[in-house]
Parts: sequence; C-alpha cells; structure tokens
Amino acid sequence: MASKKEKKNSQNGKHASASAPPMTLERFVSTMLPLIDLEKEAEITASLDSIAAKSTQASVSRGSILSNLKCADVQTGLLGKTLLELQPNKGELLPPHKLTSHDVVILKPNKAESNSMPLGQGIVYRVKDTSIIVAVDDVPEDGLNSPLRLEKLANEVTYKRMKDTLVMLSKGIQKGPAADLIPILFGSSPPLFCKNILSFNPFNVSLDASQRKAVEKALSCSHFMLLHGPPGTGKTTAVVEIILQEVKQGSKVLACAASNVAVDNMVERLSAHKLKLVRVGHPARLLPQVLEKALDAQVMKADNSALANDVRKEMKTLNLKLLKTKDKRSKGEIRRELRQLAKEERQRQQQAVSDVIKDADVILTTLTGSLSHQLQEVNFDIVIIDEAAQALEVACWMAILKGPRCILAGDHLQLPPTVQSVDAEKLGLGKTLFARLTDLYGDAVTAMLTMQYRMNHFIMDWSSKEFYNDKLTAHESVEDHSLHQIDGVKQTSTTDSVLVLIDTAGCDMEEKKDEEDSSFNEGEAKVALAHAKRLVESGISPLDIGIITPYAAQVGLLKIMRGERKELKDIEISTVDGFQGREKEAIIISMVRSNTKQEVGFLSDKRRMNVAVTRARRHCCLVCDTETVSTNAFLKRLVKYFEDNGDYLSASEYVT
Ligand SMILES: Nc1ncnc2c1ncn2[C@@H]1O[C@H](COP(=O)(O)OP(=O)(O)OP(=O)(O)O)[C@@H](O)[C@H]1O
Repeated sequence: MASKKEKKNSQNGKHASASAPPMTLERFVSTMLPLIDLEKEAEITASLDSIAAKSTQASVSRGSILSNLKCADVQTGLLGKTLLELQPNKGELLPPHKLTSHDVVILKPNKAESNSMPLGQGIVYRVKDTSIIVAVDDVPEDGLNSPLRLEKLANEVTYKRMKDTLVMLSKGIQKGPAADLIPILFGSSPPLFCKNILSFNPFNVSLDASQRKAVEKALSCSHFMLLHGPPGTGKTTAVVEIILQEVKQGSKVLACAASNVAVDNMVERLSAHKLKLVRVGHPARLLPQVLEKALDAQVMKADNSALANDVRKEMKTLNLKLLKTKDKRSKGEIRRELRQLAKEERQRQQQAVSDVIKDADVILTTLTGSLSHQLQEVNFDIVIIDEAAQALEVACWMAILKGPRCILAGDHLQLPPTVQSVDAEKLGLGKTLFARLTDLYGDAVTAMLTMQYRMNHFIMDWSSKEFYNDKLTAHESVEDHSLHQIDGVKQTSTTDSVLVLIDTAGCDMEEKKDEEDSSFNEGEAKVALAHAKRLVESGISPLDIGIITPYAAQVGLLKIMRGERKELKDIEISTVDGFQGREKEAIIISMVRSNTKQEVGFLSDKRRMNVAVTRARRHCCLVCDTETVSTNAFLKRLVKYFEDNGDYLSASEYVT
C-alpha cells in the first residue's frame, strides 16, 4: 500500500487532462475559497498547536513553544528593529523545537497563562543550537529579566490575503490595471504579442540565443508570457535581463517570487546595475546582503523621515513638559499640540514611504508581500514572477492584479508547491498557474531556454529526453566536466565516472517504515555513505557532495548513521524536495524502496526524479534496488539509462 503522503504526492504528477474543461474565473474562485481554509487548517494542525485550545505542555512537547528562556542580549541595528537573543535558562543547548527563521512568535513570561497578553511580538531572525534571535519592533518595558517563553503563531496573513484576492477577482477588480489580462488568463480571449518582435541591446552580452529569444518574446508580449527554464538554463539570468530592458523602456516593474530567498536572489543579481530597487519585506526575513535595498533602509534616509524624527524629538520634549505642568489649561494645550504633532509625524512617515515607492524602478517582494499596505495604491506596468511553477495559482494572482502585463518564469516539470492538506491537493489547490497556462496556450505563449550551464551532458541527456523533448544542449563549459578536473582531486575510477548505478538487488537490503509511515533503508544508507566516503578520499570537498532521497525517514537515518564522522560532517543530506533549486558537484540519490511487493510509491512522480538527477553538476550516483524500481516503466528507463551510460556496481562491493 502506498502511504498517505505518497498518495498525496503522486497526485502532484498529474496535469489536467486535455479533455478537462478550461477553468473559468467563477469556477476558480468558488473552488479555491474553501481549499484555502483546508490548507490553513492543515498547516495549523501540522506544525502548530492552537495555543489557546491545547495545553502549553503539549505545545512545548511538540516544539511550537520554547520555554524557560533567558534574554541574553538586546541589540538594535536591524533597520530600527531590536534583536533579542534568547538562551536556555538551564543547560547550553535549546531543546528540540519547530521554530525556524521567519516564523511569527510572541514572547511571554514563562509561567503566563496560555491566553495571557504577550510581552511583545516579533519575527524569528536566526536559530542557533544554543540560542534563538527574535526581531521585535519595540523592546518590552519590563519582564525581560525573568524567565521567558516563545510561542509560534500561525501566520494567517498569507491565507487572508489569498482570500482577499479571490474576493477582488470575483468582485469587479476587472476594472483595475489587470482588467484586460484576467479574461486572457482564463482562456476567454487570446493573448497578443506585438507583430514586430522587438530587438534589444542586451545588458548581459553573454546571453545565449534561447535567452535572447525569451527576452524578445517577453518585451513583445502585450499580455503575458511563460518563460520555461529547465534546470540550470539561466532562467533568473533571463528574468534579470527582462527587468533591465523593461526599466530602460520606462516601465515600473513588480518582481516577485513565492519565497524570500528567490526574491533576494533577484535583488542581488540586479544590485550590480544602476536601478532604483526597493525590496519590500520585514528586515528579519531578508538576506543581510540585500538589507541596504530594503524599503525600511531607504525610508530611514528620506527627507521626510528626518523631519518625522524632528517631530518625534519635539514630542519627547513636550511629553516631559506635560509631566511637570500642573495647570489644567496648559496641560490641555500641550495635549492638543501633541495630537497635532503625532498626526504630522504619521503623515511625514507615510510620505517618506510613498516617496521611496513612487521613485522606484523595480519593487521586489514575495507574492504575499505584493499585497502589503505600503503597496496598496501602487500599480505597475509589468509584473514578473520568478519560480512561478512553485507558487500556488492563488498566490500568483496577488501580484498579477497589480499590472496589465505579466511574465511567469519557471519549470512545471520540476516539483510544484507543497500543499499540506491532502484534500485541498486532490481538489486542485496545488495546480499551478504556470502549468494551467501551459495546458491552455502551450508553445504560442512560451519561450523555452535550451542551453544549460550546470550538468555534464550525460546527466543532462536523460532529463532532456525524458522531459524536454530532447531540446537541451549542455554549454561547452560544462558538457564534459567531471570530478577529477577539480583542483586537488585524484583521478580514480570513481572521480572519472559521471553516472554510477549501485544496485542493491539481491543484497538483503529491504526497506522498512517508521512510525510516521515514511520509508527508510539501512542498507542503502550504508552504501550511500560509503560512496560519499570514497569521493571524499579522492579529494572532493564534502561541501560539494549532496545525498538526497525522497523519504524524510531516510534523511533522518542517514544523518544518524553519519554520526560524528568528521570527514562526512559537511555533506548535505536532504529530501529531494528540500533540494530543489540547488546544485552540488556530486549527488548521491538513495531511492529507498526495496520490497517483494514491488511497490515504488512516490518515486514514480517523474518530476521528483527530474529534480533529483538534475541537482548534480559532474557526478550522479543512483543507489537503488533495480528489481523493485524497474516495475515502474519510467524508473526502468532511468535505471537502463544509468546502466547504458555509466558504471554499474553491486552494493555488495560497498559493504564487505
Ligand atoms: N548566457 C550564459 N552564459 C554563461 N553562463 C550562464 C548564462 N546564463 C546562465 N549562466 C550561468 O548558469 C547558472 C544558472 O543560472 P541561473 O541562476 O540564472 O539559472 P536558473 O535557471 O535560475 O537556475 P535554476 O536551475 O536553479 O532554476 C549561473 O551560474 C549562471 O551564471
């Protein structure tokens, strides 16, 4: 039997069949509204406890509360935010917990009742083994010297904004800047492109032919375009060029992605150019290297902010005067003056924000961020969404409604966004706009990038044939690169090979299941670590090696089995899903499934295997039971490809 999670993920592999009726705006809104609620509930159940409803003790044991902390440090400096560093009151290490960077948290006295008022609210900025740092707007006046606890809050903003967007879509937003675009994205009128394809002078002179074509198509689209970027083909490079060209033509651009990291990646790439960039988002959620582009940083430098500061100083003096004044009438006058100044301070602050936003060429934010209050009244000439195939369609609409044109960049043949609710997934929440528009309009609206800059051609060819109609070409700088060409690496049979298949069939390495129904395979873990050790012994840096597997339980097992072995400490071990968008010189894939029933579970989701194999630059090693996995036709082709084009080894050679 496939596990619940596998069933959920196998749904991911399906696109709407050609015969499915095209989605209408009305059906989209009515289908999605309840699914957003389902997803919100699933997220809360999965990672949080409803704090009021459940006991604090239960939350502590599930890790959504960190208790018995002390405030070890208070620092200002993160663009006006204060960083509180909290450490365990007893012992050195924080207990196991589920708080991660960017979570919204509240701070309470350790013994406070579960429904008591918090001392403050903030965003988790950093999590270390020994402490957790939280960014808050205001330092609590007292309470920091006593034991504290942190509680994770459900981040309901995204869900609320998605619902607001659906309501806007259903209620006459058709009059807004995206009025003409909306019916096109639902298939009721066709998208247009300028007849004369615009030629352009590239800022990046090394753009390849497919990237140039994609930029031309983007510049000439009157409504929307899909930029299809298979692994390593320079999708973000093309997106950056499109943004630069649009700004050159006088457009105001909104550039978004679902994740903060992907947005910051665009900010970093654009920073080298003379552009007025503004990154909208909470400073605690931004990478340190892009902080100077943050809205808060630029607002602090604005004239109106300086004036607002002067007003605040004046208010401080008046407040002191108020304390000393006894006369009732004078007190009344001071209060009136204070109210007036408070109003002025607010207006100047708002003016400073809107000046910075108005002056910007490009605003960069997450899809959720595009509905933040600072952007409420702001419209754009074009909306560009990177990693659009990893974003929920509803989330994309938050940004799309802000402009008459949009470019969606992504690859629907890699993994889609994770949907936590099995029911919401089944009912279509995970179907992306990118995939839907590919089904609806296909090549007419798509520019595909075809030159890839990551993989040796042996690694690429399988993916190219299986997914991209054999259209990919490896750039000469990578097509034949192999591990032994890296400085300091010995030439051995392992570093010479690009593809390696290690077969566990007949080696007594059956899978097992943990209590959460996730599969693991001890024999395979041993083999994967042994192969990693061989690579390290040949001189490959452990930082250049990744071990990836579809199963969370196998990740846990691999980490336990690696233990304290120093030579393997820096090897990254992760699920395939957690590795999307990343790369390593050498990738070892542990497929896990090995059983007499010949079940392959969610290994059969083609997109997951596409992501797994295409993370590797120079060396890809597949560890699997060929007998079990070959029962699936797609996996059988993968195994055969490795057998035909790489080295075939038996797992018994690794575990003598
Ligand atoms: N025209 C080009 N000439 C040389 N190198 C390029 C070119 N385009 C992209 N690259 C290189 O290819 C790599 C991948 O580029 P980029 O990050 O833009 O790709 P991506 O498609 O967004 O990545 P991913 O596959 O992770 O989604 C980068 O190292 C980039 O410098």
